[in-house]
Amino acid sequence: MSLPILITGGSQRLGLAVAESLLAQDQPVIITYRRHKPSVTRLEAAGAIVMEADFNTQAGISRAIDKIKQITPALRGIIHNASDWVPENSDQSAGELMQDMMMVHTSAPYQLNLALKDALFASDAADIIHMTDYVQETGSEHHIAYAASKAALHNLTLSFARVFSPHVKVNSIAPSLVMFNDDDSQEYRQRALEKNLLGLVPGPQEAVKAVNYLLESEYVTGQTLHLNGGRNLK
Ligand SMILES: NC(=O)C1=CN([C@@H]2O[C@H](COP(=O)(O)OP(=O)(O)OC[C@H]3O[C@@H](n4cnc5c(N)ncnc54)[C@H](OP(=O)(O)O)[C@@H]3O)[C@@H](O)[C@H]2O)C=CC1
Ligand SMILES: Nc1nc2c(c(=O)[nH]1)N=C([C@H](O)[C@@H](O)CO)CN2
Repeated sequence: MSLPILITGGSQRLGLAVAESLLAQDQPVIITYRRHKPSVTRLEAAGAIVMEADFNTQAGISRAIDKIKQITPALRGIIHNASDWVPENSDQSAGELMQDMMMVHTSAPYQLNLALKDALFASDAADIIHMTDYVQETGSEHHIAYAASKAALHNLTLSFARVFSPHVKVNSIAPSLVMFNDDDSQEYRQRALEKNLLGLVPGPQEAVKAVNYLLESEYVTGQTLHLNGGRNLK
């Protein structure tokens, strides 16, 4: 029996697609969710281990670590996917927004990687994948705190690739508009399609293919897989 892969924020969209893909390959998964949904029930019925986790607070992060250690002593990998995409015009103060973004996108991955080091090292091959964002290198005009936290998450890739080598490969996947949100307007969608060279928004399977490539690789670590349709050249 293979060791499980932990996917944070696995109850919808890219995380859900990755979880479903791994289960279809008979790869055991543990997924965290913040709000229970029918997809969580479906994943559990398909054999996933599901656990509630909110990474916005230190208590929530500590509880999640304790729960994961109770579930398994060894891990094939961790995919840090949980994320909130919150703009500056939200109803939070600057301090609250930066705190929230850094907790879920940086502090939680940092603490889980350190706390689960032994579990990863117990596996013959192990991967950490940080789901970052195209804006890790460009910044963002309307999601400043979010972009900064994703840049910090990418920096964790560079540090942990060094510290956990050669036992664990550590990489970033940096999407840019891989999947629309249901409430995205037609105008937003049209404008977004014009932002990349290929003029498309591929959907969650693009992330699934990137994750599977990294898991199968023997020689890629400390890198970023950019999923952006050539947006950087537009
Ligand atoms: N979709 C895209 O085109 C892009 C995605 N990305 C990145 O790829 C990853 C997947 O994107 P996508 O599928 O759209 O992500 P979502 O916006 O759908 O969020 C994924 C999950 O994160 C969970 N989550 C949010 N905040 C917290 C928290 N504080 N604690 C625990 N869980 C939390 C949510 O749980 P719940 O629903 O239960 O609240 C949600 O199910 C993300 O890291 C994202 O930043 C980057 C660029 C583009
Ligand atoms: N947690 C999330 N992060 C991001 C999302 C999302 O839906 N959830 N979406 C984007 C946008 O698609 C952006 O890439 C468009 O330029 C960014 N991050």
